[in-house]
Amino acid sequence: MSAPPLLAVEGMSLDFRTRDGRVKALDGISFEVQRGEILGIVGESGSGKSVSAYAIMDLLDDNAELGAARLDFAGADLLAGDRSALRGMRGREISMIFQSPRTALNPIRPVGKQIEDVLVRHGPVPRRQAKEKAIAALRKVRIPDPERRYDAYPFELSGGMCQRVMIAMALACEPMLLIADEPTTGLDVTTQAVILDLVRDLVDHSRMAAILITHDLGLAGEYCDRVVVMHAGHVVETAPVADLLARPAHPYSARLIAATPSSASSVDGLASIPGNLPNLLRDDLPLCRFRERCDRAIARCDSDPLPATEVAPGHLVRCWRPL
Ligand SMILES: Nc1ncnc2c1ncn2[C@@H]1O[C@H](COP(=O)(O)OP(=O)(O)OP(=O)(O)O)[C@@H](O)[C@H]1O
Repeated sequence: MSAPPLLAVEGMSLDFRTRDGRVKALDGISFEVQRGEILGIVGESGSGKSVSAYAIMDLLDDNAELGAARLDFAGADLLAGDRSALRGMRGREISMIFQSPRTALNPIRPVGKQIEDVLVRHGPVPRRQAKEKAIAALRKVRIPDPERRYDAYPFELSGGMCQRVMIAMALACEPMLLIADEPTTGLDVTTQAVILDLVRDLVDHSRMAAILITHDLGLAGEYCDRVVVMHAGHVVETAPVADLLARPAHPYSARLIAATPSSASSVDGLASIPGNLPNLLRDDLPLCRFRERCDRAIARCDSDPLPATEVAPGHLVRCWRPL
């Protein structure tokens, strides 16, 4: 028997009510995060990666309508019970880091104090012990000379240092799950490697698991254990990363891989995948949202709900005609 997952998302759907109609941003997505792993979520811009994370964090805009068969975290049912208590639990146990760390940090407060604020807000840490813990958090993310950097303002630090401060803040309360949404966008390749090596190291040597949201399949290949491929609000494939890269089963995944010639490239603005994501405002969205871009489609794709087929252990694909 395998251990229960840390996070289980099952049949999650999300619509946004807008003036133009309903945006069907997620449609019955399912995935799990196991303890001790980094799960990659990859896909083009607009595929629903970020809103999936916001749904887990309960950070959706007011125009959102969320439904799910199951949303469990660390044994707690996030769909049932007291919403504010669950929010508190999520705030402590799930941390999220975003791109553009500079804009996420308060520009007029020293970074060390900002870490202290998080510690005092979420943990049972008295103010007088918070400084020591904040410096320890800076040291943990390998910021050189943390005692001095504690007093620095964000503008005095490089982008990479700011992202490390964000990670220090995210990790200060020792969350069980770190969600990193494009955490290295805009950083140079060396800094990117430092940040992601750090996340990998923390996952390998503490109780924390992570979700890495990225456009960059090369990056996912390097740092993730398993990958979820999203297309237009569907999870089309889930697999151990090496298996996905060697034997993609969904035609979309295969195109993503073919369009990612080296680990340095990203799937951002993919010119080589013909067609666009379908307009998620449409009322007559096809059963398979990749249908109009697919050269393997058969009549059944238009008539029958997509099956979920296990093509290898832990390797699932939602397609009537996988590769
Ligand atoms: N508040 C909102 N109101 C209406 N539509 C929204 C809202 N937030 C997100 N969406 C839509 O939901 C879909 C999924 O967006 P999401 O940001 O999750 O994509 P993504 O895969 O993370 O892309 P990116 O990599 O560009 O961030 C998009 O079509 C987006 O326009």
